[in-house]
Amino acid sequence: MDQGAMSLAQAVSSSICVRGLDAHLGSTQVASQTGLALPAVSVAMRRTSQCRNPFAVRATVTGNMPIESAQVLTNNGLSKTAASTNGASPKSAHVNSGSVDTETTVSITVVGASGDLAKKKIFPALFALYYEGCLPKHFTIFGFARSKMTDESLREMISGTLTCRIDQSENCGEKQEEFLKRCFYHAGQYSSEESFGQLSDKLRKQEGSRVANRLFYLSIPPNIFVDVARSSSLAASSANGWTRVIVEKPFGRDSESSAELTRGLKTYLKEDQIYRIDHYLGKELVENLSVLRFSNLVFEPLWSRQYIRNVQLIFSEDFGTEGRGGYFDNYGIIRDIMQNHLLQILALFAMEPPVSLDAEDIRNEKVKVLRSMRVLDVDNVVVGQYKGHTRGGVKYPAYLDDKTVPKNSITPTFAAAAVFIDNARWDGVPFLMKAGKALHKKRAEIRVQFRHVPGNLYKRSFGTDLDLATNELVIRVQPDEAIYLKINNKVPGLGMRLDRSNLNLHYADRYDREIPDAYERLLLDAIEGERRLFIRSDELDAAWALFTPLLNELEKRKISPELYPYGSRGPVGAHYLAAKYNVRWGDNSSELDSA
Ligand SMILES: NC(=O)C1=CN([C@@H]2O[C@H](COP(=O)(O)OP(=O)(O)OC[C@H]3O[C@@H](n4cnc5c(N)ncnc54)[C@H](OP(=O)(O)O)[C@@H]3O)[C@@H](O)[C@H]2O)C=CC1
Ligand SMILES: O=C1O[C@H](COP(=O)(O)O)[C@@H](O)[C@H](O)[C@H]1O
Repeated sequence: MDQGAMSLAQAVSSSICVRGLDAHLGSTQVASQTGLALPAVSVAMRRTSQCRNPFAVRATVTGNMPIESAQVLTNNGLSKTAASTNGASPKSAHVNSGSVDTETTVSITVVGASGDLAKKKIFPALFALYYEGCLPKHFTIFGFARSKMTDESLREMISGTLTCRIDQSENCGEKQEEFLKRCFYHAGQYSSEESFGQLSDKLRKQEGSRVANRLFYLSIPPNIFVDVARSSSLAASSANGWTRVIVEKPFGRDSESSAELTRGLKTYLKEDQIYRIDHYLGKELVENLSVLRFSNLVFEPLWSRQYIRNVQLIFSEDFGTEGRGGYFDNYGIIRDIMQNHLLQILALFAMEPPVSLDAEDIRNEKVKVLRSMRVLDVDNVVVGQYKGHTRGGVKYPAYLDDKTVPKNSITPTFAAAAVFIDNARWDGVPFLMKAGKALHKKRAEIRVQFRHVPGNLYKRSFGTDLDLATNELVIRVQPDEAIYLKINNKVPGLGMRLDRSNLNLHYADRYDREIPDAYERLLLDAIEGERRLFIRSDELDAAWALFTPLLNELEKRKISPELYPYGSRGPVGAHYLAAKYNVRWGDNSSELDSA
């Protein structure tokens, strides 16, 4: 791929924060990481977006300052000192001159722009970033797909999907108009270099003489990922800036197909150009997991087998595969949710403290967790499939009623698994995962059940069920984000009665800002070259190595899923599985969880 050299200025083509100041770095003289000079930040600052730092101040560059005195921070305080050409490993950059504001541009091409994900998530997220002032000053958005559309019809399609945050709807219509003017469309074939060459010409027209950074978002079915990587890299790579490619899941169906996909992508792209997205990593409360652990004294000392009895990772949706049965049947819930979203959360939850918040340090720790895990065993897994159900006169369909699903499909729409991390911190602690569609509630949460208090003086007040008195930390990822800790408390009064209460950080009460969608965070990260929340290829290999034997076994033995009614709590087998490890699923319990 034709990649031009990258300057620090280009790397920070979108704003990055310099010690809490959101700086537009311009011309200059940064030469290496040590002893290098960063451009000085002038006092001519203006208030800027709240995309990374609510108190950020945008600065103009006017001179030099030593790097030590200009620690560069990106989102959430990650230190970032420089960036490289393509994937922008922040450690290996050199610096050019020129003002970022005026001389660089970012072109974002949504490949598969006519599709569901593009409409539902990607364009709305790009608009939200634009609205918040998080996109660079010069940017262009292109839709690319086979469908015949004009710029106008793309704009019309997108306009129906754009919304403003409830708390920030000022000038919304105006902003939408401005945004739409910067959206264009090119119809072409995914495997055609000619089509991408034509796209490149159109991009160049928008980019002008600026340093042109290009981001391609592959929002297309996986069977054409490599075709698009090939044609876009050969015919539409940036000549003088970075080129990055966001790849949507699924990253294969098993170890072998995943390795093949990786090989295919790496024929045309370097690893640091590939951004494998797992949108759960972009969710606010998943992002907060590390903050909770590593910036509070009270949790980390308890974060081990010594105090934690079990950990539960729960995903449920209150709707079926509606509309996506064709895709889903080829994958099933284990590949759709467990092998990626839940496993990624588990890795973040269980990792050792990383050396720093640098992407590679964090991903090194995550991969260690994955490699310390025991390969999943079919005896520790329960699979289910939803069946039709009538409630209150309403008929809910079975999975097999979906016209895109083969009539005799045994694809699981529900799975529960007990997994183990065989390392010093987690030896013997069951991590229970549960994921299902068409269940009674939509939710995603992490539950940490602590051990019973030894020699508890108040034991008698709890009756025989000690589980009820066990502390539980719940991180509710969605909906209605919250972190709460169940504690035992004395009921006020002269007697000595205990009950359970929640210490509750309920986001809607605590913060008056709408929580950004995961895709906003991830798109911004990809633009900024921040790779922390994207999956590295060794992580992916380790994840598939854990699940592939199980998936093969389920298929080989044609294990029939246990049927559960649409809208129920899922198969009873999940309870037996938990009971085998002396665990009760926390999401079936008390009124405290409806908080
Ligand atoms: N939708 C969702 O909620 C989620 C989707 N994903 C992943 O994101 C990617 C995109 O998803 P989604 O938008 O739902 O996908 P779509 O099925 O809607 O496909 C996107 C576009 O790709 C083109 N396309 C579809 N099928 C083919 C085909 N067989 N050959 C060539 N082109 C085809 C179509 O555009 P045209 O015909 O105009 O070329 C279509 O509009 C997929 O990898 C999916 O797994 C991940 C998480 C959630
Ligand atoms: O990746 C996927 O995620 C969605 C659920 O995402 P959420 O952000 O709405 O919780 C799921 O419906 C889909 O099957 C899966 O492919």
